Amino acid sequence: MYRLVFTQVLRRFDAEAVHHLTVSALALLTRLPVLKRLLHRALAPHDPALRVSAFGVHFPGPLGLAAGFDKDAACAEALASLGFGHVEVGTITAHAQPGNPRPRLFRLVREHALINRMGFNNAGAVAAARRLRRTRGVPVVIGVNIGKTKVVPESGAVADYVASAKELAPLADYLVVNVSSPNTPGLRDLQAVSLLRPLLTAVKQVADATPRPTPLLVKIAPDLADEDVDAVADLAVELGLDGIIATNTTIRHGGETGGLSGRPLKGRSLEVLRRLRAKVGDRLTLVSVGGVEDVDDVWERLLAGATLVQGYTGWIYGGPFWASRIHRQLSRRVRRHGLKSVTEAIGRTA
Ligand SMILES: Cc1cc2nc3c(=O)[nH]c(=O)nc-3n(C[C@H](O)[C@H](O)[C@H](O)COP(=O)(O)O)c2cc1C
Repeated sequence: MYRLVFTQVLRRFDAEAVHHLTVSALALLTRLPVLKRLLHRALAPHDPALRVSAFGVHFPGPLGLAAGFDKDAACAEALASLGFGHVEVGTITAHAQPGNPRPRLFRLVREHALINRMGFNNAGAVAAARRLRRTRGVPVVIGVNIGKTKVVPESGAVADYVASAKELAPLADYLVVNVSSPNTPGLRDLQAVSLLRPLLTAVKQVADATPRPTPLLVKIAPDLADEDVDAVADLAVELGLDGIIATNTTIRHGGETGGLSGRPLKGRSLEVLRRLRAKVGDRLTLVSVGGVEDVDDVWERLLAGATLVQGYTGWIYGGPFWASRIHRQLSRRVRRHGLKSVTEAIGRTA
C-alpha cells in the first residue's frame, strides 16, 4: 500500500516539501494525546524481549530513528508512537542557520537511496532546548546530536560545540558529537585525533557536569580510512566516551553533491561496525546506522555487535510503520533462535 502511495503520489512532489509536511503532521500529532496514545499502544515495541540497555538508558527496542529527520526536536514523541525505540534529534548547532540553498534533498528511487546537502538547517540550540523541555517526563528516549555552526571558524569549533552541549546535555538521554556530516565545510576534518581530542574532552566535561551525567557518543563518517576508524575508537575508549555511532552518509558517489544514504551504504557501514567491534570489544556501545532496510539488516547488525541500530532512508522507502513492523519481526526472530531477548543476540558473531 505504502509502495503504491510512494510511487504514484509522494515521489511526484519535491522531497523536502514532503519532509516538512510530514514533520508538521507529526508535530500536530504530538498535540493530540488520545490519538498518540492509541498509536503508541498499537505500534510501539512492547515485547520485553526487545528491551535493551545501554549506557544506563533503557530502550524499549533496539531500532531508532537516525539524526537528520527531526532536526529541531519538533516531533520526537510522535515518532516514538510510530514504533521507534529512540529518536535522535538534530543536528542542532549553537546558532540558528538556514542551511544550503534548495534543492538540497534528492531521491534515488531505484537505488533505495537519498542524497542530501541540507547543511544543518535548524533553529539553534536555545530553540531546541525550549522544545525539549516540553517533552520531559514523556516516555521517549531522545538522543541529541550537535554540530558546528557553519560561520564559526575551526578555531572556534570547541567553544561552539560546548555552547550547544551546555544548553542541551541536561535535556538529552544521550548526547552525540557529530563530526561526520559532509555538508559543513571542514566539519569532517574534526575527526583527526589532534582536533577531536580537545573537542571531545571539552564536551565530555559539560556532559559529566549535568545532574545525571549525560552519556556521550561520537558519530563518524564511512569514508574514514580503516586506520582512522581505529584511531577514533582508541580515543573514544581513552577519553571514557560511552559509544560510537557509525556511520553518517558517504561522499563516495558520482551523483549530486552531498551525502549518500540508504542501500548503497550498507556494505561499508557493516564493515565499519565489524572493525569497531574487533577493536573495542564491549568497552563501548556501538550504534550501527547506514543502509538498514529490514529485519535481516537489524539482525545482522546486532550479531555484529551493535547494541542499537538506526535508520533513516529505509524508513522513507519502507513507510510510516517501518520501525513497528521490524520490531514485531524481531520479536519473532529472537524466539525462533531460542533466545530470551535481543540482548542475547548482540555480538554473537562479531
Ligand atoms: C536528509 C538527511 C539528513 C540528514 N541529516 C543528518 C544530520 O543532521 N546529522 C547527522 O548526524 N546525520 C544526518 N543524516 C545521516 C543519517 O543520520 C544517517 O547517518 C545516514 O543517513 C545513514 O543512514 P540511512 O542509510 O539509514 O539513511 C541525514 C541523512 C539524511 C538522509
